[in-house]
Amino acid sequence: MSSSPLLSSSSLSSSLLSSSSSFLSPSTRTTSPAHRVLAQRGRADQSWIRRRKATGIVASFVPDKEFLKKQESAQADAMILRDPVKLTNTITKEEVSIYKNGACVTSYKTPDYDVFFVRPDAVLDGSKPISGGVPICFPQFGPGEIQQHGFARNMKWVCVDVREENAAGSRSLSWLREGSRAIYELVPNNETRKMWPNSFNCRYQIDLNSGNLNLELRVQNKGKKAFSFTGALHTYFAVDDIDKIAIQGGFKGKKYLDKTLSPPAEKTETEDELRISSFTERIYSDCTDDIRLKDGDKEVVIRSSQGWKDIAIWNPYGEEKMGYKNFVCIEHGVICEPVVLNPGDVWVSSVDILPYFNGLPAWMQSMDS
Ligand SMILES: O=P(O)(O)OC[C@H]1O[C@H](O)[C@H](O)[C@@H](O)[C@@H]1O
Repeated sequence: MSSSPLLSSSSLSSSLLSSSSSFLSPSTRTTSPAHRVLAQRGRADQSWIRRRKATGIVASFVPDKEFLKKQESAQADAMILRDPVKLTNTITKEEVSIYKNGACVTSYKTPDYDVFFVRPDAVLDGSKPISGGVPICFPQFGPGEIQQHGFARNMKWVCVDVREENAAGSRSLSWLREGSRAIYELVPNNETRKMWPNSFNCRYQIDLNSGNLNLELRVQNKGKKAFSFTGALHTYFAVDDIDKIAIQGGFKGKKYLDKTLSPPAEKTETEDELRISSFTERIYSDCTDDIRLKDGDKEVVIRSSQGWKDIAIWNPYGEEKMGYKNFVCIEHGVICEPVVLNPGDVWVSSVDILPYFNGLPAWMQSMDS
């Protein structure tokens, strides 16, 4: 993948083709239209899931009995997707949950604790964006011409591929690279066109590897005219006590917009380590260093490798109904300068989330128990 976050459409198509053929056995590929239709329905079949677990393959697919009965070719593994899709790593016991509403990753269990937080006032029934986990802000960050934070977090994305993790068993070093992957897509529909008349394709790839959750968001301009957008991964990190955390990450000397002031005012950060003791809403521009969220024995390293340029820090300090004491939003975004995409071009962003406990990958903590 080129270092620049913008890929030309030709190199994109080859990388898409190569990557999409590299996982999923044919029976569980959901690229065919029939499977895409199936992907909208979900029905857990416990016996099938038990059987699959017995083989060490823990999938996010369950068979659709009606579909199987109607099928001419008895595709034994005609699959449908649960919602939320769950990715698991049978070695590290980590688990990720992803809702098709907003392609929102609501949970990353390490497994002893959840790295992400879902607000107590969040709604998970699809009637509004999920206020927790990793809401995707696109094509607009914050308030503006269209709804707050754009429509992406408020749309039903389609899960177009899920790679089951490899069978458990191999204890060779290769299992450190074992993982699971889900890919969601969002394309224009009548609602998006009313708000934002551009032709686009959003592809969101969630990779759970050992001790590392990678979130890659690609935006391609599928139209005939250039368009610009802002956006972010509005990530809610769980903390034991907001008063006791520290956020490190090359902030000293960086300009930031303090949105708690009216009107918002630009300031220069004097500290390298941020602490939260009041309502906080800041947007740091040109902030691409690793971020370390330190919370007692726990630490999360958030590493942005391409695409994202700015960092938003938000905590509604004092808002009990939002559960302010137990989360901080550290949001990787393109906020201060919109991204301009010419026809066919692709913008790629990638962030790694690595949880640690007492200096070791957090999943190792549960190996003692
Ligand atoms: O998920 P919501 O209910 O939109 O809440 C999240 C939003 O709350 C307020 O509007 C803050 O100003 C935003 O910075 C924050 O992103």
